[in-house]
Amino acid sequence: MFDTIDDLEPGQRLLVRVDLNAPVEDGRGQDNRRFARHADSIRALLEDDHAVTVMAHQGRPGRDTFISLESHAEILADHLDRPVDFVADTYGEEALEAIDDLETGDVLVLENVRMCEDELPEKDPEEHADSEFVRTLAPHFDAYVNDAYSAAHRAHASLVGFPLVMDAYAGPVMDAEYTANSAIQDREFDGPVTMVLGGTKAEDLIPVIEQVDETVDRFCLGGIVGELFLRAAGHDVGYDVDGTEFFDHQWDDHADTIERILETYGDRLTLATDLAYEGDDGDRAEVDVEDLEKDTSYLDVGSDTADAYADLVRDSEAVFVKGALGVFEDERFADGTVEVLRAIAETDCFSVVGGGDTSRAIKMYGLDEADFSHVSIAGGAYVRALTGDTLVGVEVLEREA
Ligand SMILES: Nc1ncnc2c1ncn2[C@@H]1O[C@H](COP(=O)(O)OP(=O)(O)OP(=O)(O)O)[C@@H](O)[C@H]1O
Ligand SMILES: O=C(O)[C@H](O)COP(=O)(O)O
Repeated sequence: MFDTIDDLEPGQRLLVRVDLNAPVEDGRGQDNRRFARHADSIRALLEDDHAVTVMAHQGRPGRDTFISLESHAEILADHLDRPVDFVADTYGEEALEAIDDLETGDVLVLENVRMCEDELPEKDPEEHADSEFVRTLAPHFDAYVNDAYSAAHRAHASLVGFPLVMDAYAGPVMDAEYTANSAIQDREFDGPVTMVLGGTKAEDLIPVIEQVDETVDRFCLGGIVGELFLRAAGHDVGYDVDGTEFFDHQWDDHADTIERILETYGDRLTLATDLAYEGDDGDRAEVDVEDLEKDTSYLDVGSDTADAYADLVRDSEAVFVKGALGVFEDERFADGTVEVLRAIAETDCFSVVGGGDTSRAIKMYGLDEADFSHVSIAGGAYVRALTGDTLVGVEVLEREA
């Protein structure tokens, strides 16, 4: 296990890696659950009289979302209800001066760390630790805190380089996410364990089904992923319609694996028995899977399926959710996702809900986050944790502890 911020002496100068990677609109970062969670961590550090320098990334070079963190610093200031400084530099003179000027209780956000050449190549921690970026910045701090669980699957300098040359600690978000998301490997559950898999990314979820086969008793499938499995089971669904680009390429790449999984784990996979679509009058309509039509867009699981999945959830000791069962952003097609989430909230099973989009459904439909054991702010890192893969950023913290 790693050291946490409870192991830190008060009053230190800290370099704190968080994950504020956010949707971008009109060139500005948009508030999301990540800001609130990391603001809680920073508040806890300020209460212990630390001076906090925040390091984070936004987007990837070449994409529209690759922007400065200036707007992120403003959002963070709103959450913290105190001034947060921003410097448009990461380890040059300007940044070092701003860092050295920090006093107890101050918060400074450095520029998007992916704007540094040394950050991005996936490399060994040892190589990153020897980069100019890490060697220049590290001596200006007493310790390093990694709170960026949702980026911990990336072997980037800001995540794996610093722990080798500094005292390193896990932040509260890192600690909570790691404990909850690894529960599937570490915890012994007495009763049935159910995994609800949906959303759009079949290629991410296929390895999950294969690798947690020892621990999970049943999988409830929906969303695009569920439709691809229905196609493999011989139903007329899972084809791109009206220019969508969800199905055909995933089918071309993964049909053999999906068919094999269906054959191997068939008795544990629950597929939809009915689906919902937009009827001629614009309302939600439903159809039995035996009567599906290839050229219809199906946008949710049907009510019989939602009821059956909710019953399975109520009978579970633990439930892990990744991906939505339908297009819940449209109220007409939210029933499957919301009925399952409501069933989880009403029972006292151990529950983790993950995926950036999927977890938004909780707030959108008036459910209380406190009724879930854990709501993850991670996407890719959550999936990896479910499959039992180690996260390199966590591994380095553990090794150096
Ligand atoms: N039948 C469907 N047709 C089209 N979109 C669907 C369908 N079912 C679910 N979705 C979409 O799936 C999305 C959620 O799944 P997605 O795989 O994008 O991510 P996620 O689980 O939120 O996580 P991540 O953080 O990895 O992106 C929702 O926005 C929902 O609209
Ligand atoms: O948003 C995320 O999932 C993390 O911040 C990682 O971002 P990345 O996929 O661009 O590395």
